[in-house]
Amino acid sequence: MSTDARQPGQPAGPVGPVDSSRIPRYAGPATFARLPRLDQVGGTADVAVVGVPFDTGVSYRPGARFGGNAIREASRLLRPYNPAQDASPFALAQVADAGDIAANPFNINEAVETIEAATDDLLGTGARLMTLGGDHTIALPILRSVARKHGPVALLHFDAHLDTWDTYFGAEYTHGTPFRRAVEEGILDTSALSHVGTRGPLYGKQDLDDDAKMGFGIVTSADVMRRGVDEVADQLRQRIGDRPLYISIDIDVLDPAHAPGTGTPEAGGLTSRELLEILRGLAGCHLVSADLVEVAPAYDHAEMTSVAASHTAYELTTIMARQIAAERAA
Ligand SMILES: N=C(N)NCCCC(=O)O
Ligand SMILES: [Zn+2]
Ligand SMILES: [Zn+2]
Repeated sequence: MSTDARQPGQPAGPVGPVDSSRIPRYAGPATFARLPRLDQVGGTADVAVVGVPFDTGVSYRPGARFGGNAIREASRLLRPYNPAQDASPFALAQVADAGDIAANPFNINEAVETIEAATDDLLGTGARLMTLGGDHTIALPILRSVARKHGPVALLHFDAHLDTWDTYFGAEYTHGTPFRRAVEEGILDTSALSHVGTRGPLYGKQDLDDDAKMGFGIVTSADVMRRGVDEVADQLRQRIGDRPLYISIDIDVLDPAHAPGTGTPEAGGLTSRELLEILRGLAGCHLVSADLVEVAPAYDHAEMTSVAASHTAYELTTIMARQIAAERAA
């Protein structure tokens, strides 16, 4: 039996979310934004939302393996029209939930290979990826795969942390090291690398020197407060230009008051309003894929972290869907 969600006679075009005026939004199994599963739209989509339940790379509190599903649950309340970007993303492009990439929790090297191979498969279908959950380790295999397709990409990294450290306990693949590995591997365009929301204590001043040598610019959390979201977004847009762009968002970029459900919280972070506004200011950039990591629901309260994460992923999918529609029209 076909599992295609399109009814016979239904016009071609994207299959959207379940209609919440007919089926209450709290009914049924959760997919991101109540979108169809990938297998319900014939196995290909313009944007594939995919969970990566892996948190073996963490240096402090575990639990980000549950982030993807928590975000899916919190995303039931998203609605189809995004007024901030004046767009109905799920009508402009086929967005579908591709389920989870299952990776070995007992072997980080094998997990990194598995994530890379699964990302290759999904990107090979022509989809852009919006990955949910997991710890920040997962950005490395995803970036490898993205760079195989697009060449070295510009990176916007929203995070309290630099994540350009070298090793932890001798391990190269951890959630504090993905971007140093990526620079070493030549998969990032080092003329367009920025951290946003950086703050908190470091191991030493050398951390900043090393990071700058790799090519990163830093917009600290305090810079966002002082300069404001529009100026920051303008500056980032100029730095990125029309390069293929990857956005990696660690939810701990938000203040713990906005996102307590995370593994390595740091005081003095962005508000969810600031994060969403900066992202909206990046519309028009050539966003090829994105991740949203480090949501650890066990430390969350009232779903505040996963609600913030679901809205963040919604803005990112809206940027991608608008661009896909514009490319199609061109
Ligand atoms: N990527 C995240 N969330 N954290 C990295 C923190 C690394 C450390 O424990 O120093
Ligand atoms: Zn972080
Ligand atoms: Zn991080």
